[in-house]
Amino acid sequence: MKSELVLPAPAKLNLFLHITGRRPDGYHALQTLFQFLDYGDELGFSLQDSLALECNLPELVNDDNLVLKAARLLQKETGTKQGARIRLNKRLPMGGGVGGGSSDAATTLLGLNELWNLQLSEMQLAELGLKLGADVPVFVRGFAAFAEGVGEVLTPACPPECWYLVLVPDCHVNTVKMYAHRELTRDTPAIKVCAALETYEEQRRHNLLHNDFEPLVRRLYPEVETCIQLLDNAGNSSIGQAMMSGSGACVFAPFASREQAEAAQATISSDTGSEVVSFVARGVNTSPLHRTLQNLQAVHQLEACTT
Ligand SMILES: C[C@](O)(CO)[C@H](O)COP(=O)(O)OP(=O)(O)OC[C@H]1O[C@@H](n2ccc(N)nc2=O)[C@H](O)[C@@H]1O
Ligand SMILES: Nc1ncnc2c1ncn2[C@@H]1O[C@H](COP(=O)(O)OP(=O)(O)OP(=O)(O)O)[C@@H](O)[C@H]1O
Repeated sequence: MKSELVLPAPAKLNLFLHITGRRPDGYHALQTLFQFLDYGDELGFSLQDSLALECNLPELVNDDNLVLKAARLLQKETGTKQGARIRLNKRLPMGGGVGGGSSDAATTLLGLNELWNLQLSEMQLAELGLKLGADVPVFVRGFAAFAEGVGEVLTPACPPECWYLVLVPDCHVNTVKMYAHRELTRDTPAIKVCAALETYEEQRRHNLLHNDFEPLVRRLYPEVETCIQLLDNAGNSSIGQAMMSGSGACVFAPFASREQAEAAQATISSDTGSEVVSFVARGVNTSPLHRTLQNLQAVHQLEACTT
């Protein structure tokens, strides 16, 4: 049995998201704060001659899957003839605003870089990642960050690593459609990075953070509006406002402890007859992907020393 490299593909939250303009190429200029969650998909990589994807959701096995796109891009850029069997265990909601597809792509870039011994740097992989999607670079770099540009200009950040209750509204929000929507706010004034990071906690305490997609998505998708209200009503121990992540649909509220987040989750479950899908996860400033890769490297070094 060939050995498999098993790696996490964590979710992200946008702790705030400002759209500050529209570029000539149609993409939008953003200012956003990314933090990872210790919850996400899982991928397994093993060597074989050709490239093949397996997934617990068979409908995701197609040429548009970002995992296959990332693997092909890496083959093309490096000229490697190696293949891989890639196993994707999908747990993150799709069209959820928590970056599932982008995270899968980043984990594929880093995983195959290891498996195929390509020795590309993280910067090179982040540049490749940007060709796959604006959210991919932050997952490749693996540190919580204030992001500008289209989301790829990253300044490391350390927002508090609190616990989040994330609700998954029963709807898919299409990112492309939301960016193209006539009524989207695109003129939020740009802020200075240091000011944004220094005032983040205070702004959160005073419910001053915002996501420019949120008013539009709440209006268009009643499921999202309902979930925000559920969080607002159940989250009196929350340490900040209920907000939406990315272009939706997921909404979240921060808590000081896992117990408090789980208590709010239980209240919502009993109020709604367990109809609303949700999960509790910790916000982390180093990606679980990078922690796993560092641990693997430490094990390899130890093995090299003892043989
Ligand atoms: C909403 C966020 O998740 C916030 O982090 C991201 O901005 C979306 O990132 P993503 O899903 O990786 O987006 P991509 O796959 O690169 O782009 C999908 C489409 O969204 C629009 N798009 C995306 C990012 C951006 N800064 N401006 C845009 O206008 C473009 O129409 C693009 O064709
Ligand atoms: N590996 C993948 N996992 C999930 N979706 C994928 C994947 N590859 C391609 N897709 C396509 O991308 C679309 C958006 O998926 P994704 O889960 O990344 O959305 P999202 O969470 O809204 O992302 P973002 O926060 O970046 O907007 C899906 O509807 C699906 O068609």
